[in-house]
Amino acid sequence: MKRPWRDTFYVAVEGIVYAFNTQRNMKVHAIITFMVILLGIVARLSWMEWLWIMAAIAMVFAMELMNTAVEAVVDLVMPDPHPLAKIAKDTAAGAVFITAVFAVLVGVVIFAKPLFYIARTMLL
Ligand SMILES: Nc1ncnc2c1ncn2[C@@H]1O[C@H](COP(=O)(O)OP(=O)(O)OP(=O)(O)O)[C@@H](O)[C@H]1O
Repeated sequence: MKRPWRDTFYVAVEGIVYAFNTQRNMKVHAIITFMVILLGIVARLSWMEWLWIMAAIAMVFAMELMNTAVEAVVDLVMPDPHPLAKIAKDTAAGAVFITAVFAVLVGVVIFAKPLFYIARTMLL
């Protein structure tokens, strides 16, 4: 029997809440996201710039959730040290790292100019 759409939504939210409660990185991402949104409002970003920011934020959160899923599955099937368990966890962490670097690059490209103008206005 097909699960109601509402249940699919609830379990997805449950997964996100679990990751927030257990993964320190999720809290760090949330704080940075909040600051970036504030900065974006102050800097009056264009629609296109907001799209890049939202894409970067979504990628980081989605990949962190996938990393949490990989960790859970690995811990379930291989609680003891194993080289393949290490590879699975390390590569999943690498995927998160790549999205984080991408997000930082997007931030630098988009905010470099407005931050320069804001700093100049405050100093002059
Ligand atoms: N079963 C295992 N066998 C071999 N190495 C492991 C195993 N479990 C963890 N490791 C190693 O320890 C590292 C940290 O694993 P852990 O499960 O503690 O992730 P974590 O520190 O919770 O990650 P995160 O900070 O992203 O939540 C892994 O990247 C891996 O190198």
